[in-house]
Amino acid sequence: MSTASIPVVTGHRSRNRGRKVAVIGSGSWGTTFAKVLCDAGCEVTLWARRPEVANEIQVAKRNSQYLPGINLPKSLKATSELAEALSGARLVFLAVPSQTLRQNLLDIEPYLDRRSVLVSLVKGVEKSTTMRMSEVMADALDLDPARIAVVSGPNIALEIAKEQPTGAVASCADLGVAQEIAMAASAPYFRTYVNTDVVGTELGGVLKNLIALAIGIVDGVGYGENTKAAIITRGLAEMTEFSVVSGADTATLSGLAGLGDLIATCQSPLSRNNTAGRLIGQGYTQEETREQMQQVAEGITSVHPVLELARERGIVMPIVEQVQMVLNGTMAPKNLGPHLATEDAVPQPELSLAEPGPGRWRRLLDRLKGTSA
Ligand SMILES: NC(=O)c1ccc[n+]([C@@H]2O[C@H](COP(=O)([O-])OP(=O)(O)OC[C@H]3O[C@@H](n4cnc5c(N)ncnc54)[C@H](O)[C@@H]3O)[C@@H](O)[C@H]2O)c1
Ligand SMILES: O=P(O)(O)OC[C@H](O)CO
Repeated sequence: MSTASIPVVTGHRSRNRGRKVAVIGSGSWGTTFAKVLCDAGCEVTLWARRPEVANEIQVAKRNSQYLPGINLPKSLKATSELAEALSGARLVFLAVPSQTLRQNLLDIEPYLDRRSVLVSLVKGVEKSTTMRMSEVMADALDLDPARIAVVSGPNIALEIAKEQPTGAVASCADLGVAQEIAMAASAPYFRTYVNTDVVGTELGGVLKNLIALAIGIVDGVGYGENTKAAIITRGLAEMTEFSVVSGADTATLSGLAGLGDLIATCQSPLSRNNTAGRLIGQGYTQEETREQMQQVAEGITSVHPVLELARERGIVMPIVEQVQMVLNGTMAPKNLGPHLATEDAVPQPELSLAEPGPGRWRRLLDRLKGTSA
């Protein structure tokens, strides 16, 4: 096949010329996302908590702890001073662990421009409050919804740092703001779409981590592709039900931020959630697994708050419940899946995503609102 017909996407750099952005957090995703923004033509300053990390990025254009072997763009600036990172930045991307976000927000508040937009790249929920990151942002800084956004998708950092092509979704209640973010975050190897479904985009990223833990666990046990396919498929149904009852659009969960991210995270040995699950499936305890992991595996922290919300909202999540039992040590990893939790007195319909809309979701929403007969 001739390659002559493949369109080459150009123009990213010129349309972002002079656009100042900040990235807060210089772990694997913050550093990779800063590279995407640089390659899109933005003027990027990356904030690192540790001065030695900021110094290595600024001087050597490397982040050897989180992205070994990756050369970062010459144009990327790095600092450990928040004031310097945030100066003149209209878009502020947040790539810190979910459990530290609230404190990080309070730390950056004095340096934020009144018109700046905060964009969460974080895929977890706050354990103490069960809030999503956009809710934490609104709660901590009392921001207008048009200043709160999310970017999420099948985004394994190391692959993107190697410029392997993928996509993501920028989501904000204000479509114009989502478009501004998507323009800033579109490089030749990274396409960013837009939507206004912040809840769905955010929950896709949170919930796929829980299903990836389940996949890791059964992988560690030694189960094969049938088991994993059943967990991924039923996992997507659990993700969709939870999200829609929480206010998301069904379609978002079938998109890059839902199914797309679920596939990437469940398939990739580079996924930290998948890896953490595999260690647990191999017999390591939760504590031992935490010790072995050098990086954030958000799913482990999200299991409990997500199940708390599910119970409040009347949603049954058999796979996520099994993950919690395995993490707690009350279920053997080999019993995760067999097969998919409940033995019904009467066999149940699969209730796949092919049954959307008024029927199933309407009933769930009515139940949530207490209006069902
Ligand atoms: N790595 C990926 O492929 C990827 C992709 C998409 C989204 N995410 C999400 O991005 C978020 C960050 O993940 P990551 O992969 O960069 O994690 P990481 O483990 O690679 O890095 C975590 C970073 O947070 C910093 N940190 C730790 N405590 C902090 C604190 N109190 N204040 C500020 N910074 C602190 C660490 O120094 C480090 O720079 C997570 O929610 C993750 O789910 C990650
Ligand atoms: O490494 P994980 O499991 O945190 O997943 C990384 C990204 O969220 C994949 O999109």
